Amino acid sequence: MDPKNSRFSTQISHLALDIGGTLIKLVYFSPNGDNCEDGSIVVGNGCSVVQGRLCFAKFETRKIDDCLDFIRFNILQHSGVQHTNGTARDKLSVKATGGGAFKFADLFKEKLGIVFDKEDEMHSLVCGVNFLLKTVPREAFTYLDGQKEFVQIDHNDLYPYLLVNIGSGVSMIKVDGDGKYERISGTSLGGGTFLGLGKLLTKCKSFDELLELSHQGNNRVIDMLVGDIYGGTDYSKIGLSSTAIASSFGKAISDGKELEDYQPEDVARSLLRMISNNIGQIAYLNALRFGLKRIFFGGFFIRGLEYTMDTISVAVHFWSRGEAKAMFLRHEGFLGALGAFTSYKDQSHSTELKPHHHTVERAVLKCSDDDSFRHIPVTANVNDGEAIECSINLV
Ligand SMILES: Nc1ncnc2c1ncn2[C@@H]1O[C@H](COP(=O)(O)OP(=O)(O)O)[C@@H](O)[C@H]1O
Ligand SMILES: CC(C)(COP(=O)(O)O)[C@@H](O)C(=O)NCCC(=O)O
Repeated sequence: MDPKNSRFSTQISHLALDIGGTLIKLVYFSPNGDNCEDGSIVVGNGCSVVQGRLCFAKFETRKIDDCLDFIRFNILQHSGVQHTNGTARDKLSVKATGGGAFKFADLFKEKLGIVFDKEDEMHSLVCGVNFLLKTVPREAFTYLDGQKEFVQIDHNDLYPYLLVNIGSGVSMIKVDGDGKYERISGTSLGGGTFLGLGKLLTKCKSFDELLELSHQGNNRVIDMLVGDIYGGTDYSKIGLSSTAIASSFGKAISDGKELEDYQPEDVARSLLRMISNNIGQIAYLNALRFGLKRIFFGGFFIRGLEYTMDTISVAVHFWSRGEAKAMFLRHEGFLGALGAFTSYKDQSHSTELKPHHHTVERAVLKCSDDDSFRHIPVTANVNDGEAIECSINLV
């Protein structure tokens, strides 16, 4: 079998999806050079090693048609697996995870001729994090007091750790090794709660708008502080400073104001603080339950936002008295999709992901600029993850 011809014919081994409650995440392999001709090396055992990079894109789940168009025009057509009338030559199998892998299976089959090869969501999240921590340098970092510090990962001392994935809801997973994990907790107060309540309370239309608002807000306008209750002083006997939040949104009880009387930016700020703080605290309590010192936070809720990371870090630091550490990931939102992508390697006649070149940090936007991605008829949010240089083995 000529690997160049068979490369993408029956399995789109260069694409994986994670379809969540709010967002669809795509990870796809983009070969270097024009249509792989330059980037591909055929090695002795009949494998071909293709140099390229992993690219990332996301779409709102409610706008799933944009995602279908993106795959149709930028991945299927480009890979030569689709007729010009839009139908696929063969049945195509693609790795997919998240609830939408079940919910939208029929839609993808009908519209794109793609059959989902489903991967478990928790399993994919864990595979994704382990892949990142083991192969991508400067992936994990701490964020405290405005300081971002990359964490050196010791491969021999990685486990156990707690993974807290903040998507629409929140899952907390104790990870003990490759494929060794247990979902120990979760909370329904997650990113979906922030966005849902935020839309209702501020009339914002999008997550980005809500975040932008929250930048300008002051949570103390609405949150009831310890000092508000204690006449401006700390409650030092139990370790609470006067500026600590005693009750999120508590001032609204007695302010005598209606929602319209508050500035939407203050509401957004309080909301962001409340959700982040609560997740940080629940994460700490679960870390304490199992004696875990390292907590990695992922999911698209974080979005690399300093205020969110700082709030979570402070919560973990405060409650653990500095014993536990909150860590964040550069590819935070793509853990499940990356995990699903790496699962191709578990099969014969598929790809083996072999990252070999980790230092290049090209903005993923680049992917749409180069020769191999000339035609982008639909807008995708492709600037949220940095591309990862790698090679894949195609057997
Ligand atoms: N562009 C965006 N649109 C909507 N939500 C976003 C966006 N960016 C970040 N978010 C936040 O991320 C959450 C979804 O995170 P994600 O990890 O993708 O979870 P899910 O798999 O449930 O979709 C949303 O609920 C929201 O809080
Ligand atoms: C059901 C889910 C695993 C789905 O994942 P998501 O799309 O939110 O990333 C997640 O929303 C969750 O863990 N919710 C919290 C449920 C709970 O433990 O109360």
